[in-house]
Amino acid sequence: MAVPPITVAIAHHSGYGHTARQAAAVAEGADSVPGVRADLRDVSVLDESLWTALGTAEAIVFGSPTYMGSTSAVFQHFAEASAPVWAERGWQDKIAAGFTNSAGVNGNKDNALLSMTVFAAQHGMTWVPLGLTPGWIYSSNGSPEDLNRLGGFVGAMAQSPSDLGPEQAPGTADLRTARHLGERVARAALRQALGREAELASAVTG
Ligand SMILES: Cc1cc2nc3c(=O)[nH]c(=O)nc-3n(C[C@H](O)[C@H](O)[C@H](O)COP(=O)(O)O)c2cc1C
Repeated sequence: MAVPPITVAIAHHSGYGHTARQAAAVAEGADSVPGVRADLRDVSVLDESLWTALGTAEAIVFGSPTYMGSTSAVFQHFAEASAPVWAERGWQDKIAAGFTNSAGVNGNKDNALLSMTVFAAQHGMTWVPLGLTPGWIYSSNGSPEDLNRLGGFVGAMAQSPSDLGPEQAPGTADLRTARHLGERVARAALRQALGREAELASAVTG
């Protein structure tokens, strides 16, 4: 069964470019799945083109730096600006996922990801978690190059030491983890689109 190419939108904010690198890795992962196109969107620009892109996407991956233990004010401004979409149930049943980057190894990244899950749930979206077991430190033979080295479950985590610019951080393990999330979301989005086609076809024939 064929479906038209579907889109995974990556709706993100990045103050200084580190989270933007993570977003690009998510996009690369989504683009690697045949039949799926990634659409990188900066949520600091709240224009018609953004809302149209998010409205037509099969999946939206939310991304924000962790600032003061939660999503950035710019991301939260975007979340609040989505209220008209919320009222129309415009994102109902879309696939959702999330990623965050911060300077601390912990830095309260989990809280930023959890606030994204609540945001997605408010919109009636279906959350796709990272789907990886924890890397590094979790076992005595772990390596900092392990996929999911920061051990997130809810979404993809990355760490950018505060003295490194975005050309140097986040590091390769965190970017590969972000890429994994993009690919996983793209596959889930494809399955959802195919399932909907099958459901429609069985309603017509049945
Ligand atoms: C206002 C502000 C608040 C921050 N709060 C946190 C925090 O709570 N936890 C943390 O680990 N890092 C924190 N940081 C560091 C950023 O998360 C880190 O520099 C990150 O790489 C920035 O990503 P960006 O370049 O995409 O903006 C904060 C930075 C700023 C500017």
